[in-house]
Amino acid sequence: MIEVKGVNKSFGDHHVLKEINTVFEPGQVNLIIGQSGSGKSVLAKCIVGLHEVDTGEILYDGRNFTVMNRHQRKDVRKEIGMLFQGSALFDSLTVEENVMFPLSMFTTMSKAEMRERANFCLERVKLTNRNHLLPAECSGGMQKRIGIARAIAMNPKYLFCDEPNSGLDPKTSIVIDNLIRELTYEFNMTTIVITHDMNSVIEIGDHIIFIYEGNKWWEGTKEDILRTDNQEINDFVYAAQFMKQLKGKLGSH
Ligand SMILES: Nc1ncnc2c1ncn2[C@@H]1O[C@H](COP(=O)(O)OP(=O)(O)OP(=O)(O)O)[C@@H](O)[C@H]1O
Repeated sequence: MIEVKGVNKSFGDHHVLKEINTVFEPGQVNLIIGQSGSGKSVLAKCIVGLHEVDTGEILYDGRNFTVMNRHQRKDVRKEIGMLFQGSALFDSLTVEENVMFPLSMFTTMSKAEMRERANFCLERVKLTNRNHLLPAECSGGMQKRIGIARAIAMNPKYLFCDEPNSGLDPKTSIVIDNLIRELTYEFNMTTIVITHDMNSVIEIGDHIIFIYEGNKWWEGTKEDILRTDNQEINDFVYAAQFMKQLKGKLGSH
């Protein structure tokens, strides 16, 4: 569980995050949504400690991350898997070496143990017999799956995904969304996904927070979001034409 308590963050006189409070539960896919520039990335960076909060607290299963020293934070970071936008794989390392990378950095595993764990993770994301390819030889969807395999290599308690569907076609996006959801449930991870993808919102959003001008404007489930009459969230959600049609269908039942 990750608790965000009264978080404020400014850059100069620009007050970007305004008193954000929320709880991200384990075994749930938690989505952070909102317009461009609303503060989603700044919030995610505050949660993982890439930005310091001005006021407020971030708690990882009751551990107050905000007051930890570098050493203590490093221990928490080992429990966090990250899937970056664009996958951020190392071009010169093979698929297998990319997945082994965090293990070589943060564990004392032997090479054979690392290889075994990497293969487990690659199988789990349904990527077999691709170990010796370079990222450039893999499709965008495959690269995301490698990124996910690398993110779960350390058996994380917390998983952060930044725009996991960026650059993917709708069908591949669904595959990646389903994978994130399956892994979240299987390993009981606290998963946080930043997304603009409305299909993800209605498919995998167990818990959604909508950030509007730095405020947590709305919070609910994928079912709630189709029924809310909050104006700002409707303007955001129904900018996607297919969502309007979906709401129309719900309304006619
Ligand atoms: N390091 C920084 N220094 C100063 N201002 C920043 C910094 N990082 C973000 N901001 C500002 O904070 C605001 C929120 O930015 P943020 O990146 O969180 O938006 P976002 O909701 O993630 O947008 P997008 O969907 O486009 O990625 C923006 O006005 C941005 O210019």
